[in-house]
Amino acid sequence: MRLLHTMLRVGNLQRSIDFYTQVLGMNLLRTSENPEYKYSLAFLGFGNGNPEQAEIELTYNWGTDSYEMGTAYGHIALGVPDAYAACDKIKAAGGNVTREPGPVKGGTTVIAFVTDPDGYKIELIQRKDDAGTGQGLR
Ligand SMILES: C[C@@H](O)C(=O)SC[C@H](NC(=O)CC[C@H](N)C(=O)O)C(=O)NCC(=O)O
Ligand code: NI
Repeated sequence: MRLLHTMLRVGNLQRSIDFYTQVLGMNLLRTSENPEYKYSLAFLGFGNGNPEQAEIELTYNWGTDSYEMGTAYGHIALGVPDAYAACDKIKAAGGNVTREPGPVKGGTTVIAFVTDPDGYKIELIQRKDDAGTGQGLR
């Protein structure tokens, strides 16, 4: 079995595509439209669509521009070589850093949180082995 993607319902597909590509450095892998059921999809990730790299699936239901976020959703985590530099780049690109980079409570791992245009939380986890991946935030 393989983790393929995580689906998020978004209120404006292009706004979200712009965030995940221009702010987080993901690649837009493919899009599709379903006129019968009135929705559009966009798949993004740091790979080039090869199945080894998990993807994010953005779903836009035509005419629905927002959702009740509720209290159950937590976050999607991204590995970055330098969380401090990543947050500086995200801020420079107009992104919203909601938790500044620093050691996790009671631990040493450096984390940060940003929110996407719909308010979904994205965790940045500083990991040496994500250096030099050549993909996304350096
Ligand atoms: C392409 C594949 O990865 C899918 O996830 S298609 C699943 C399908 N999605 C939709 O119908 C999108 C529109 C729908 N109104 C919605 O918001 O989900 C589906 O079965 N969705 C139901 C679900 O609970 O995900
Ligand atoms: Ni799906």
